[in-house]
Amino acid sequence: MSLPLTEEQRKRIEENRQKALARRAEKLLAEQHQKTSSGTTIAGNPSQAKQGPSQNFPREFCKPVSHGVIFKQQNPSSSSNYDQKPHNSHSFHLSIPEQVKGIWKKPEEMTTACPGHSPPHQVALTGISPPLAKSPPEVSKQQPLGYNLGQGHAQASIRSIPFANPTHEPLAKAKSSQETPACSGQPPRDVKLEANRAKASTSWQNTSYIHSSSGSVTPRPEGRLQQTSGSSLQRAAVTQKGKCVRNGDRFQVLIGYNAELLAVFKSLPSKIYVEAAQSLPTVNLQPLEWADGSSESPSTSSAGQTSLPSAPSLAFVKGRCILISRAYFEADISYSQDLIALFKQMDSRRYDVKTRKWSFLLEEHNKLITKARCLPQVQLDPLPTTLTLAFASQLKKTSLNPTPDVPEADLSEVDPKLVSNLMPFQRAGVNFAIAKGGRLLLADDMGLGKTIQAICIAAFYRKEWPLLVVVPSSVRFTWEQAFLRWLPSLSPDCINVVVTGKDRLTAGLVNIVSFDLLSKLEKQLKTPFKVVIIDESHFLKNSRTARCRAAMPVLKIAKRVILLSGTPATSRPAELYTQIIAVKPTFFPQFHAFGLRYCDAKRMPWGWDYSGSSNLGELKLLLEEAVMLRRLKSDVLSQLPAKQRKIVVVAPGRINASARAALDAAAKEMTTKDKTKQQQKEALILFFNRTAEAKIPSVIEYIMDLLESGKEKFLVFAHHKVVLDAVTKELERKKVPHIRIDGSTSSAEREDLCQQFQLSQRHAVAVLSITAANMGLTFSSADLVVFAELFWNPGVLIQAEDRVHRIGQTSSVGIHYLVAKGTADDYLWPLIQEKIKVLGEAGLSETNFSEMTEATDYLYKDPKQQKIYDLFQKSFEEEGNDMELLEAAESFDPGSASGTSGSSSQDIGDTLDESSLTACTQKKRRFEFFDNWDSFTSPL
Ligand SMILES: Nc1ncnc2c1ncn2[C@@H]1O[C@H](COP(=O)(O)OP(=O)(O)OP(=O)(O)O)[C@@H](O)[C@H]1O
Repeated sequence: MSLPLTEEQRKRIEENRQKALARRAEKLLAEQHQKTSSGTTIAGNPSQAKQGPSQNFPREFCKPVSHGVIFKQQNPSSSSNYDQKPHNSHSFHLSIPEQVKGIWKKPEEMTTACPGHSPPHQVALTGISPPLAKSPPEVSKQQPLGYNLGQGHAQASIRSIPFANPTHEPLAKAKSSQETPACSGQPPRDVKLEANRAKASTSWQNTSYIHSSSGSVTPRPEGRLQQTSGSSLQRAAVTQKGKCVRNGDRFQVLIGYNAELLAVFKSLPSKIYVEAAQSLPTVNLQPLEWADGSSESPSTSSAGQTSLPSAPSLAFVKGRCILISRAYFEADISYSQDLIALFKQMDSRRYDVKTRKWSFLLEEHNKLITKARCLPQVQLDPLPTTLTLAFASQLKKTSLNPTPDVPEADLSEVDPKLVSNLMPFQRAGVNFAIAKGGRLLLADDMGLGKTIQAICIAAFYRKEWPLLVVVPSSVRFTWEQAFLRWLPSLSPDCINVVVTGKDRLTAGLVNIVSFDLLSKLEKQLKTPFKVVIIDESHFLKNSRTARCRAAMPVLKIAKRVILLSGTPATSRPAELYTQIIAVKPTFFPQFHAFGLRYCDAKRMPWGWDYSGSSNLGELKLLLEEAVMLRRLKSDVLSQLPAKQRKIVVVAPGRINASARAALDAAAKEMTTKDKTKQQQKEALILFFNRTAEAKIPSVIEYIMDLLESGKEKFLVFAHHKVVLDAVTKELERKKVPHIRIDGSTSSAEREDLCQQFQLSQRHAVAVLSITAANMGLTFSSADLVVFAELFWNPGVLIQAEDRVHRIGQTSSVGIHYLVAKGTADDYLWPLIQEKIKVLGEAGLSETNFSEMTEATDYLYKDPKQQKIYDLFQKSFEEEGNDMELLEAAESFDPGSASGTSGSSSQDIGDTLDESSLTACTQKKRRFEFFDNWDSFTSPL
């Protein structure tokens, strides 16, 4: 057993070994030099490459291998790992700090090469660099030994893997790492030596891979890296050519094996090594080409940058572009030095000190993205395709206009009555729709006249009719009235209101159908409708509903799609998706993409959750640019009347057979000959009462539609107890917060309930008796009043309207009168109209009810109808009759045979005001008040 070597002995042996190596290398160099002088080029010659290396180099370096060798990636901060031996004895360990364009990658992001992945005849180098702050690249200050070392290759490919710098290297320190001798052209002279040093170092990277196969030797005539141009002749003879090519987020150096180059690689950050490599006389390395064809890195070419490499970026950065206005987009990405340098090349760059974000004009979007793709450590996602489609013109040449220019549409073919009545903002809406090819979501606030605009847009495309109008069933007849009102050129026969599942969907030029009936009748749709209006289009927000499933295919085929909704989404962006694709089927073909961007989509154990919201500013911009037009009341208040009245013709189909029979019987009574005046009056009261009963289902349907449409707070006025009860009961059933004030509500309670309603932040409905709550109360937190029933005295109606239209009201107020055909409303409405007209003429009312109903055919051709009207008129104008009628109506009991007894009658109680008058006196007083108003309405 031999004694272990002493330290001194070991040192000597090593020195001798080094000397022998040096001598051998010199010898080789001389031989090689001879060969090159005689005109032989070795580099890149595979046949020669096969011959050489194993004979010419020290064993540990030159053993040819035919497969790749992998060194496992190790923890950069662990020095102990550094000594880990290669898996393959034919390989050698290189320490190559890798810094790709100054950007460092996290260790966990690094890939581990596999033997099988390295193609033969290539060298794959991979390295990890620790934080620069701790370990500036070491570079030998020794002179090069003057020989090349390595196993020759026909071609070698060096693959660099980006590294992490988890400690976020400060700029100064990073720079110091660049101020090494290597930077100034002093690369290491001996690969082995360097490798040994690296081995001993604890501060350098710990992993590198090299794979070699058959080798060729590329000797160099002179060992100094600082070869000057004076040696160009020599250089031409022996220079190895190579180039840098991009490979994903790394770049490769394609070049024949060159030991000096390897030494450079292992000693320098990557960006520097390209420069240092170029200073090697034996190397001609083309730097990486950029997208614009330049070979200069964006990070160094920007103004004020020197050729020195920039400070390293700190990590792989990933981000995306987000639209922030019609003209600008923002780069939402973390810090990267190279990216900042790239940003600075953009002419339109803006930096927001508060948000620390860069933004650019849209016209520079494509340029920025193309260039950013060349930054290996950066992933900057472009704007989604949908946005680039929507803003295509802005991407070409950005206009700073906050809204798109909309040309004036030629409406000469549309009924002049309609066109001349359009308010300026409504005309702008029509222009917008036509500029969008008749496909839009008109999302104007409630009461801004979406109906008139939709009819005008549809009329512009009249040549493409038949027209389909899909609406909530409670407003089918209101739409019919609107068509008749605004398009006098349209014959009433051309309008087909689909009432039952047996009706034809295509019978008219204008076909009006409810959502629910559409889903039943869709099979009838042999020929597609080219023009479609969808009222309250948020009814389509859930793609799983039958309504949506029926409507979407119709909309997909239609050429013009006019969606109307004052509340397109009530709670989350996901609700907008179906409406967006109804207008623009090419936008976000997959909901998931929409969900990821705008619904803050999150993966949950049960699937994806799309109930959130994200990027709402961008979504708004997208909608406004390409899909939606929305004006709020406050935007156009100056163009609006203080009150917007609307007559809602409720569906006759909703009146059931028994209610219809009761109504008809009552009408018959009124017109039967030989009836006393009193009997006629009783018949009239019965008719009035039966009307209330018959309207209940329609009233409830309308209120529920309003709630579904997102109307938040409104008042419902009714007169009969049966109606008030039915509405309240339904609200309770649907758990809608509500208050009720009727004749039985005490004065104190009235105030409390009123306050409760005023302060409520949630949905709330105030169910109010026309006669008990028409004065002394303020409900200005609502801006919508629904009259479930008509009342013969317009003064009472106006008083009731003014519960919302009063001081404190900042908005234009919507008033909806629900009117049922074939009921007492047929007579009451003209009566009210007539009275109001007189009031207006006397300058006592700015109200113009007649405007709303001029399309309603109340010319009673039937003598019976005329008789009833006369009876109504007489009854309500005669002194004292009002009182009698009111009492009779209030005591209506639908259950009783006569309908006039009082079991379920409305209890008027002491609710009129604060006084403690008797019920009778109160009634009298109210009538006095009405009479005062009525005095103005009597014929002058
Ligand atoms: N230019 C106009 N001239 C006369 N009346 C108008 C005009 N624009 C709207 N109106 C009237 O204003 C009322 C409200 O209009 P419309 O019902 O179309 O509003 P909307 O936007 O559809 O409201 P909602 O969202 O509540 O349905 C209607 O009575 C309508 O006739």
